[in-house]
Amino acid sequence: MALHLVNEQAASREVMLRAENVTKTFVSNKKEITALERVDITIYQQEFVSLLGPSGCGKSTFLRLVAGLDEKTDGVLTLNGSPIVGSGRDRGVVFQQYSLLPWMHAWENVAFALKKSKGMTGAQKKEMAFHFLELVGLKGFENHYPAQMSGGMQQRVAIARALVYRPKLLLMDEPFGALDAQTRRDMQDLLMRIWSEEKCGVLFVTHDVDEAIYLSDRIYMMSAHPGRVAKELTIDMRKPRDWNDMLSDQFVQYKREIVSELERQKAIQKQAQQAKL
Ligand SMILES: Nc1ncnc2c1ncn2[C@@H]1O[C@H](COP(=O)(O)OP(=O)(O)OP(=O)(O)O)[C@@H](O)[C@H]1O
Repeated sequence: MALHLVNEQAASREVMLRAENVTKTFVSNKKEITALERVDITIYQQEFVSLLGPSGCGKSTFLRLVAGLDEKTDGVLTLNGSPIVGSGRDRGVVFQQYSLLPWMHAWENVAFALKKSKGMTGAQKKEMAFHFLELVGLKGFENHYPAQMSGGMQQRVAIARALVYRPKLLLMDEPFGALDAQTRRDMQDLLMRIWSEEKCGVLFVTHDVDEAIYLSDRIYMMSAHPGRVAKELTIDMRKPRDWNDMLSDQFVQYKREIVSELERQKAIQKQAQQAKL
């Protein structure tokens, strides 16, 4: 069984996202909180990378820096060689809360993301919205309002909205966290299919160990307070994967390795808390 700490396959590929020594400090009530400390993360072209770690380890903070919704305090953060400054159409973002506009039909919510596409006519935007709704399995629901759709369907609309301008990197912050177990599984398979068709990179934040192994090419495990990369793991299993793979010895071995790292971090955190008392 191969458990690699370095992704040999990826090492020969082109870098898409590079984070080097990235630090993020927030100031809250005159106190400094270091959410991320000297974080190094790389995503190669068309790679699916997950961030996994305990609550408060800075996963969302990192994703927001990459999305350009927040600014790093220190370090280097580049996308395809250019520094990340603000949000841009090379990145699509999906959060746990779908945040659709309730007064718009599904297709209008998707087409709304194209509002700044000056070269496109209204009819072309509508056509693109319909295309991406079909891609996420919502053909026939284009004229539904969000309130007429289930949580899973609304999240599909949010994914279509993030994809409609064909971003190179899809950023997903616990996108399936609010869904029931069966819908979550369906969405994971949908995401696998979309990822292989759209050929974009994905940065995926999750708490769920099985989800991270099932979907990822590589996983960065983070430790909390301050958030640092604790371990990097390559998931050396063929894709597309199916649910039988979760029962394989290889999958269970990855899970064992990740859970033992999480336990190790918990123990470190406990020790640090006791030392403060
Ligand atoms: N705007 C902010 N102001 C002050 N502190 C913040 C802010 N955003 C995040 N933090 C702090 O930074 C740390 C990392 O938060 P972050 O939300 O990135 O963690 P996370 O790993 O995504 O957590 P969770 O898994 O619970 O969503 C936490 O200590 C949090 O309180």
